[in-house]
Amino acid sequence: MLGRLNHVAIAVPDLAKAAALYRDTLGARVSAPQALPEHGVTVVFVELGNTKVEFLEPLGEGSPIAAFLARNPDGGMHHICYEVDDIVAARDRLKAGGARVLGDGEPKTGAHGKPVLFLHPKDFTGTLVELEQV
Ligand SMILES: CC[C@H](C(=O)O)C(=O)SCCNC(=O)CCNC(=O)[C@H](O)C(C)(C)COP(=O)(O)OP(=O)(O)OC[C@H]1O[C@@H](n2cnc3c(N)ncnc32)[C@H](O)[C@@H]1OP(=O)(O)O
Ligand SMILES: [Co+2]
Repeated sequence: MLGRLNHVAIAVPDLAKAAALYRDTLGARVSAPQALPEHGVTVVFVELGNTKVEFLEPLGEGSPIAAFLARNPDGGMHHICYEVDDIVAARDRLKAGGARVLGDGEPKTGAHGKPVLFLHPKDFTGTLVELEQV
């Protein structure tokens, strides 16, 4: 079911500071910030040769990363995103196996304009998993 590692996401309290750290200290290629109101976050991507790092900052009321940042005020690894060929088939197979798909269970459009879904961290060794159809 799983394809490539699309990105590892890090939630941060200050997106500009994180972007500057990776750009200026680590010499990485860093994208412009992208606001995603539907997801309650603003994101920046660090482009690596074989994958990406996604920095997340809360956007608006009720951001899904607000509680995580309250528990981890300096930031921390928030989720891991794997590519799948068919997200609805993957969802149905996972649900049939008892995994919890977050939200209403329907794919939403993610930062790359592709359908995404999230799986509960308690069902995946304590790690929030995002699936992205490529
Ligand atoms: C899609 C756009 C973009 C992209 O890549 O294209 C993004 O990635 S946007 C990313 C932000 N969106 C989401 O994260 C959506 C899915 N997330 C959620 O629905 C919530 O964040 C949820 C349900 C995972 C956690 O909600 P909350 O923080 O309110 O915590 P709970 O009290 O419900 O947590 C229960 C339990 O799980 C532990 N937990 C929570 N978050 C994480 C995490 N990121 N990694 C590992 N574990 C996590 C939390 O500590 C609680 O554990 P407990 O032992 O019960 O204390
Ligand atoms: Co993500």
